[in-house]
Amino acid sequence: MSNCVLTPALKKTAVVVSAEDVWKSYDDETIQVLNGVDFEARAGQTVALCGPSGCGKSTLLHLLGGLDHPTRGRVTVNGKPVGDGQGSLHLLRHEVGFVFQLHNLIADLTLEENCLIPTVAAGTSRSVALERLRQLTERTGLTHRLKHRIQKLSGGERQRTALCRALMNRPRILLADEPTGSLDERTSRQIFDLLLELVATEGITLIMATHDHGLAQKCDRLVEMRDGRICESSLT
Ligand SMILES: Nc1ncnc2c1ncn2[C@@H]1O[C@H](COP(=O)(O)OP(=O)(O)OP(=O)(O)O)[C@@H](O)[C@H]1O
Repeated sequence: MSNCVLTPALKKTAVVVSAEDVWKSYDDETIQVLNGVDFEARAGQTVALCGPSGCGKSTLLHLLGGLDHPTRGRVTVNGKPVGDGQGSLHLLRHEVGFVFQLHNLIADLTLEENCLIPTVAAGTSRSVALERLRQLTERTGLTHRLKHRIQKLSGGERQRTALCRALMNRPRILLADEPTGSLDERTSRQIFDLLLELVATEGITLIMATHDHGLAQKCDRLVEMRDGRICESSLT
């Protein structure tokens, strides 16, 4: 990685997620997407992944979160390799949260039901999960919407719901793929500021793909991708 200047404070903190010489292709290597990516993020850092459409940002996020596997190379979360096994699944359920551009919520279910889904998968008791949801909806201004179906919510409310859902299992890493990409500029800024506040309060590492350089500048680090490679990484 070029131009990556780490301050003493950042050097002290542990690497929580890394990709080592990661390659990814589809369709029997006819589509080559990632070409030897080396990347790491440290505890509590906020990292913006930028670069032109199709350069591989979402693909990299999916590999970091174990939603897909590299063709070659290694991804680790908290020093443990991300693979197919049960240990890996457990790690990802508890350590990683995702927020997607189009939120991926279930429209026919209520806000509460959507947010409880990951806690069921993680084996959290209902009372603990409901208390966590109460705290998160209070902080995101959604308390009055708990029993409402997603289809009744505005775009901004849906994105805030997606943020709550991603944080339900108290992940240490939050992967966000253009989390405010479908919103108007003002709502986008508001939700991004809320996201930054939540990750700072909980000491979460944020890795976010974005086309919005204004949002990227608010992160600790800006990583530029081009043609499936990282071409620059700098502190903002
Ligand atoms: N499952 C798949 N099968 C085949 N090709 C894929 C698959 N997933 C992604 N690609 C291709 O990989 C390339 C990189 O896609 P990716 O979504 O990672 O880019 P991106 O940088 O996130 O783009 P954008 O900014 O437009 O969201 C694209 O050419 C895309 O068509």
